[in-house]
Amino acid sequence: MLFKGGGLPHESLALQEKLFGAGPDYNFMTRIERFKNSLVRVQHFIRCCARYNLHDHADKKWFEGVAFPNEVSVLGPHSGMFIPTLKEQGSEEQIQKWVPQAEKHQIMGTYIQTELGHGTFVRGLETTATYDPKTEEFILNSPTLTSIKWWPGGLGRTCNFGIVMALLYIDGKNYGMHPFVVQLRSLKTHEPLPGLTMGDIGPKFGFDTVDNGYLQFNHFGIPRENMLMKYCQVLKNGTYTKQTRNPKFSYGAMIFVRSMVVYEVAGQGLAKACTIAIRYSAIRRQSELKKSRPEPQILDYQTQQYKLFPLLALAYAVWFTGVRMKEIYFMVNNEIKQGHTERLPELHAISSGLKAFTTSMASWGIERCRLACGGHGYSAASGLPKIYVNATGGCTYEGENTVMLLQCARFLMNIYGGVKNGRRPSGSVNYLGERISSRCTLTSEFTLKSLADAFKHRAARMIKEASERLNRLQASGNDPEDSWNLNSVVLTKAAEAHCHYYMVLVFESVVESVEDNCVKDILRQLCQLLALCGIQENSGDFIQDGFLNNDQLELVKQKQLSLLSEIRPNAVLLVDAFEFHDVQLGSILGRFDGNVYENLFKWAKKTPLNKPEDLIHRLLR
Ligand SMILES: CCCCC/C=C\C/C=C\C/C=C\C/C=C\C/C=C\C=C\C(=O)SCCNC(=O)CCNC(=O)[C@H](O)C(C)(C)COP(=O)(O)OP(=O)(O)OC[C@H]1O[C@@H](n2cnc3c(N)ncnc32)[C@H](O)[C@@H]1OP(=O)(O)O
Ligand SMILES: Cc1cc2nc3c(=O)[nH]c(=O)nc-3n(C[C@H](O)[C@H](O)[C@H](O)COP(=O)(O)OP(=O)(O)OC[C@H]3O[C@@H](n4cnc5c(N)ncnc54)[C@H](O)[C@@H]3O)c2cc1C
Repeated sequence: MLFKGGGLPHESLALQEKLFGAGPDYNFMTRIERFKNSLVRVQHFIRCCARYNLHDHADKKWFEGVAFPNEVSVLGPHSGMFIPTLKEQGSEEQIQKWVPQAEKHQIMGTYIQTELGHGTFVRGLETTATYDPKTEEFILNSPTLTSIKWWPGGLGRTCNFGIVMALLYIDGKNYGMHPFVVQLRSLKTHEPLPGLTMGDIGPKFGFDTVDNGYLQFNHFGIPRENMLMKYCQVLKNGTYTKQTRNPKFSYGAMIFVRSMVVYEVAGQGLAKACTIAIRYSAIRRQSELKKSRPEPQILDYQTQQYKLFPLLALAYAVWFTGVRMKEIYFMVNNEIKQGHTERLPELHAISSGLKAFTTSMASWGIERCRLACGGHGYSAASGLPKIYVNATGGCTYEGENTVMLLQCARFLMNIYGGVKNGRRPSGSVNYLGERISSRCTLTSEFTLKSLADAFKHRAARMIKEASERLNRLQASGNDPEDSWNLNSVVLTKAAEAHCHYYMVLVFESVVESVEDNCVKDILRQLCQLLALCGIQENSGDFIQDGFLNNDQLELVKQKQLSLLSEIRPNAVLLVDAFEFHDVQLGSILGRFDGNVYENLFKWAKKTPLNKPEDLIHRLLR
């Protein structure tokens, strides 16, 4: 209940739906079968939404977790990007026109931004939307090969609508990137409309259940009313008007998804991988600890604990951070709606930074969980490959992670520069205005406050150093852009240190808020382990300026090892507390009942390669 709160009833409803839990095994299907099977579940999900009156986003998410375990469906871009962009950037009339149809799934949309030649550099996108006052239409065009839209989820075969990001031209003048609602396919025949060349981009690392697509516009006209006009308008005669607004508002959909990815992708993915690896490590017995004694559970080996418990602590930390990130998003977004945009830069920075930091950590952590499961971890039956390919996509989509860290660093440099000029920072960066102790106060008690303070010191120092290095590069004759590039490795590390501190701080605050003393003690151990492993793995950052001394580092190592034994008795309970149903895990190794071997054998017997097949038989005969 620590995690799921009110979500359980909806999950139970979804689990009653036979179509979700049963059916062919994902691992035995071809890509086309996976895609078709997902579409069947999408349709059933839509029927369930109507039947159970599921309107609330959170309720649907619980349901989706069962309907589409460890995969993204075409509903992801529809409900995660198409609808939110309509709501956030459309005028009242536009919202009335499209949102109800989209929510009832009468139209299915996606978010069409990336092109063959550019994804990161949004200002470099080439698709044009040229206004023609005679026909009162925007003419969408792909002027080059590199301008072909590439990647949008659901574009290949499924969606009949999309929000297209294109450069607005009026009377030869470029007004920059704007969002346009575009009907892509006939609502009767589902064929692409004339003037559009579209299809699927082909097999990928993962995401088999999504038809990521391409789209080329050949002077394709759409009505004037289809530019999303909450913040900017093009009048019939071609006059361009805009409310006083931050031009980055049109990037709002990206901020939204980045904010959600921390919990939905990184937090969930790593928690599932830990559940599988820790449960399996309690079932698996191997080798001898003591002669002539039964083989121990592999979870009793200290090295196994050292692999898995820090990841367990990380899973809790990312989960809590993801929940906090969502809260911050909705809070700041409400402020923005009321005209208070002051916190937009901070929201952009923290969502970019945390999206990058947590998806990278989770991706690395899921792979470590797989390795910790030995040979069976390499089998698709472990469920880990599917979890990995889904989660690691999060390192790229919605902003490539290095680029996102640099966005976060840019904000940190701005804030630090401001502090130097006497401005007081607030929110997630308020510590940059504090006087920070130059000596570490860590003692063998390892209070959460002293651990968080160590991360605070590291982040503040690395931000200061990145800023000073930037200034030195400029002072020695480099222009600002070259200085930035020559400093960019240092900048990404400063951004990571900031996000790391933020995550430790969130975890600490959760522990402090828990009332049950027993739960609090266990969570405190996990939080300590998270922080101590962070110090150990980045020890150079903590000792570089003499903040942490060798004796303290030794204490850190000792405490880390003693925590492994302290956590061991609760390890399985701690993953059970995530309350993932077997259907959601999709793993034989991570089954709740622990009946691993019998089910691995049953599963192998079902693999299609064991079925009679003429060609294979002839080749082998
Ligand atoms: C309510 C119902 C909801 C239901 C669904 C809910 C949830 C969904 C949940 C989870 C999602 C789960 C899974 C997702 C599934 C699948 C993935 C599906 C879709 C994937 C989609 C995509 O990938 S869409 C394409 C995404 N593309 C990118 O992210 C591109 C990355 N590039 C950029 O964002 C920018 O180009 C840039 C930031 C790198 C650079 O921009 P640029 O204009 O060049 O800016 P500058 O660097 O020059 O900076 C100028 C100043 O602007 C600031 N800034 C930049 N971006 C923003 C922003 N977004 N907001 C605010 N401010 C911004 C920047 O900091 C600079 O500021 P200063 O001048 O003050 O320093
Ligand atoms: C699974 C998946 C789903 C997607 N879904 C959608 C979708 O629905 N809609 C959509 O529009 N797009 C979608 N995308 C596209 C995605 O948003 C882009 O791929 C992503 O933003 C990265 O851009 P890129 O491919 O241009 O990478 P690139 O920018 O080409 O990155 C390549 C390398 O260059 C580096 N690099 C680039 N710029 C800089 C810089 N300024 N400083 C330092 N290093 C830099 C990066 O760090 C990286 O190492 C999806 C992608 C994936 C993988």
